[in-house]
Amino acid sequence: MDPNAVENVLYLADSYKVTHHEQYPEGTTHVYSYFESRGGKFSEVCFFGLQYILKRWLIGPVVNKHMIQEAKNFFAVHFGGQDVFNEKGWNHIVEKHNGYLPLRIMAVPEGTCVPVKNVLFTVENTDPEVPWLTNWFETLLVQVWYPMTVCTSSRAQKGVIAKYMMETAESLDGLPFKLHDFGYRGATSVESAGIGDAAHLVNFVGTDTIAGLQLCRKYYQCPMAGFSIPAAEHSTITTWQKSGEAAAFRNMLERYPTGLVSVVSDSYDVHNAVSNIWGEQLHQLVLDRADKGCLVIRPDSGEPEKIVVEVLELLSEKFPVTTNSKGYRVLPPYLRVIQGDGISYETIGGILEAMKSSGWSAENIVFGTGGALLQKLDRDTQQCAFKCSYVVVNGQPRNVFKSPATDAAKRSKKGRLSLERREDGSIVTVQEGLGSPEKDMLVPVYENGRLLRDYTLDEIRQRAEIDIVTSVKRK
Ligand SMILES: O=C1OCCC/C1=C\Nc1ccccc1
Repeated sequence: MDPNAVENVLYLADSYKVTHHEQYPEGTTHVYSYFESRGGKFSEVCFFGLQYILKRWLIGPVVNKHMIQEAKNFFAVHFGGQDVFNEKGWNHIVEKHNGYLPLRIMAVPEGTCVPVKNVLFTVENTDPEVPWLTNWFETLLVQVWYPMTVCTSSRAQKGVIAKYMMETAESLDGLPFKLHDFGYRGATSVESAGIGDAAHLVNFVGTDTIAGLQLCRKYYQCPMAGFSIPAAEHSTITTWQKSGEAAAFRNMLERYPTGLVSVVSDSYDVHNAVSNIWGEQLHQLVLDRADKGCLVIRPDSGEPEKIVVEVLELLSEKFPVTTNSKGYRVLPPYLRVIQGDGISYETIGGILEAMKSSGWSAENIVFGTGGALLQKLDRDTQQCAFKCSYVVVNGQPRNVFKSPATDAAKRSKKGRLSLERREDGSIVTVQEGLGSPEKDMLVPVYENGRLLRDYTLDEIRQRAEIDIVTSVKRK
């Protein structure tokens, strides 16, 4: 392991944590902390992404003497010449544990949906010599806020789409493809795009964010977690010039004679493109693909609620629309619309409602979402926090907590925690070690450098499935 690499766990903590080993009470041997969402935008969270963090950073011998020496010199400079670095403590981990971290992590299985204000995972040191180790890893482990929040938001959008499909579509069949990740470019890095997309792929199978596919393959045993189709972008239309827009569209149909193909159609005038190019000039070409493909028209501007209905209405003037068993209008199977502009949890319902009130089924549309899915969120969206709730000092256990006079919402839980499902199915956190281990939903996922559970994306998808789908499937 390259001692200078950022892979060095000694560089994965906030600087102040380098000094914390000197700040616990004398005689402290055991620090036990937990992670929760205290609340926020969604009232329940879909837990996902801890396994990636564990496998990426914490499995096996993650620290050695070289790294310690390198870090010692680094921190001496970083702290202005003061010697605050815990060389002895880290050497102990190398000497006694061969660089395997003496920690235990108990977590709710990935994909489980838990109401906020509940413990989601706990961390504790397994070697009394290194109690400071528990909270060293707060920094890294709390980054689970991101995949968890993306997964939660994506799942909430699945619930909205499913609701409208139940009301206006023949079935829920196309649901897994209804929200497509367009967010790669709007993410802060290739790594974060991959993490966020993986979180989205817990709920859907449509994505253009290739980094997420690689992450799912490497960390969640899923060889191909998502799918896409041939699609135009503005450059592959505008390079034909305005006079050549029809030729550009024709090229798309000829290059991809079968299967789904998406063509962005708002380069100049989407109303003209739909009525005069797709509806007239290329009308026969569109029909010729009827039994072997589907043209997906992509508007990419205008008010989403309005433009979607306008495009559908214009198409109904040129192509045969039917009415499904729910009484809603459906384009012929070789025509669909994809709306990838302005899509978020806040807007998707309004678009589907506008379609419904104009008599259009949700079957007609697929959504693309980018920045809103992968980027328009932060650790506060679900108020994610990591707090110590239990400690042992000179052999005496202590339940600890914070209860700020200036913010009751930041009060933390006390003692050892367990997550229990009551008879009525509700989930609660039992505090102060009063829970019963056999009922605890938290399971050991990591101990002393070894991963104890290796969840596959498939099982996580099943665990995260929304109720509407499971109830329909059960019938
Ligand atoms: O139109 C489409 O149909 C479905 C396949 C993807 C697709 C567009 N992708 C995309 C990616 C990143 C930014 C914008 C669009």
